[in-house]
Amino acid sequence: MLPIYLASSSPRRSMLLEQLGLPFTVVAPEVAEEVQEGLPPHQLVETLALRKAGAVEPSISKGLVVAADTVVVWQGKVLGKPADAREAAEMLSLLAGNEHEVFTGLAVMEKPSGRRVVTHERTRVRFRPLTTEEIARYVATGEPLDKAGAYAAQGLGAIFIAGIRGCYFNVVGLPLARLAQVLKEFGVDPLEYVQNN
Ligand SMILES: Cc1cn([C@H]2C[C@H](O)[C@@H](COP(=O)(O)OP(=O)(O)OP(=O)(O)O)O2)c(=O)[nH]c1=O
Repeated sequence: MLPIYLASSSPRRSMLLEQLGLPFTVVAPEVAEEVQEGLPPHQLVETLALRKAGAVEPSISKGLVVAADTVVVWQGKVLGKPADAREAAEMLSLLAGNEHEVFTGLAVMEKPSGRRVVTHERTRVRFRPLTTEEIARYVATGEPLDKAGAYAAQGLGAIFIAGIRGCYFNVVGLPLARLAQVLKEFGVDPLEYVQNN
């Protein structure tokens, strides 16, 4: 099987990829996350996922590079990671009592063939109404600060979620079913690997 490289410094993405049971190596991508203004969310996350994969690809000689990028979208407005506690509270007050979308872009690059697949997954998440006090107390935990949209579905942020439509793993940062489909296009099948190893 081709060696797999996860181009990500996110411990969450590593944990998610571990669920597929495949061996992989983590390589942190060095990229600027600035993109052209006004890109639709799916293009934004695909562009950034591709950029992360592209940053790691030159450092390997053979294998598959996997990268992802996640944003939260509320009424067309892209919410990335909050800059500080105040911005985190602002984002959460937008999400409270409403449904939003989470987009994750996924890029897989093969070396040395140069073949690449770029795609994205969208999940809808509905928050229950939140009080100002709940928001302030959640922000004070520090959990929202490095998360797109200022919450972690896999953490304490779970207590705000009234419902999810679509892939849960996509919300946490790596759409596992979609990734497994893409890996199969490159001849890597998690079910087959786990059976034979
Ligand atoms: C909505 C949501 C986001 N997030 C996280 C996933 C991503 O790590 C982060 C969005 O930032 P990203 O820029 O997608 O990723 P990252 O900078 O953490 O890691 P890397 O670029 O090295 O791969 O938000 C959660 O952990 N839980 C959630 O519920």
